[in-house]
Amino acid sequence: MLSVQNLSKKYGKHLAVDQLNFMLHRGEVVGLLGPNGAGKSTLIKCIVGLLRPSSGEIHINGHARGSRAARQTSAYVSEIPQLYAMLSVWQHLQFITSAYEVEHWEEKAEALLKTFEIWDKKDEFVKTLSKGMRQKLSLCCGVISNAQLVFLDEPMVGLDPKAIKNLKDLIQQLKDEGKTLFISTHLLDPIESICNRVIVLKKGKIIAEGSLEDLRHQLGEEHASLEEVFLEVTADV
Ligand SMILES: Nc1ncnc2c1ncn2[C@@H]1O[C@H](COP(=O)(O)OP(=O)(O)OP(=O)(O)O)[C@@H](O)[C@H]1O
Repeated sequence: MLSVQNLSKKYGKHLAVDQLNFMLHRGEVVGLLGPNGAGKSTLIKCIVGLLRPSSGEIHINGHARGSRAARQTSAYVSEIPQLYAMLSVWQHLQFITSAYEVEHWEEKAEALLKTFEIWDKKDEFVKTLSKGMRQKLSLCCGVISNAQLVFLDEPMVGLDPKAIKNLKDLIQQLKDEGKTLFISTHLLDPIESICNRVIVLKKGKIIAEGSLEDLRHQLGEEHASLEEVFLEVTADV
């Protein structure tokens, strides 16, 4: 579903993403982990076409990054909600479904807004929404697109505990539907049981990759939590 080959991204002289190679297979949920500044957002922005890589190749379902086909196949929920001040909550969903050519979306839109408890805000403009509500709308926009590959960059930031639980259920539902998800997050508990695999970045490089079982095995700690594995693989030696 996604192929990343020899991907590097420099900001001036700073190498934020350093020669990355990995694939995501159809139906996989993969967690992208790493300390602050590891390069997670840069990587995702390169994949979705918001940043131009310095070198390397990216293909989404066989289509070159940035192409119309690649864009139609993927949805991106950014770490800071990118919303339109002059559109209401409902108009956002109308706009996204029209861009992705999704038909009969209204029922799903209503269910999503109710799940995230912003149904009563459906006719409100973005400026009247709280930070968490904006994040919820941003997630609804990502999911309503029906894209096969969904990138979530720190999707849990700003959400209340119930919304985190609802998001976790939604991710599980998308996984059951066969969607592929790539989720950057610092909150490891909610994704521990859902992710098939994690990729751990540090200083722009992949320093660990595999299922939680694989990583536990590599560390010789059969009962370690994802958080314990993360702390151990990212520790400075
Ligand atoms: N626009 C930019 N210009 C220059 N350097 C940047 C820019 N954006 C990010 N960087 C640098 O690139 C590196 C990777 O940043 P990035 O935002 O991708 O990390 P991250 O893993 O998403 O971090 P966080 O977990 O804190 O969100 C950091 O060293 C950061 O300072």
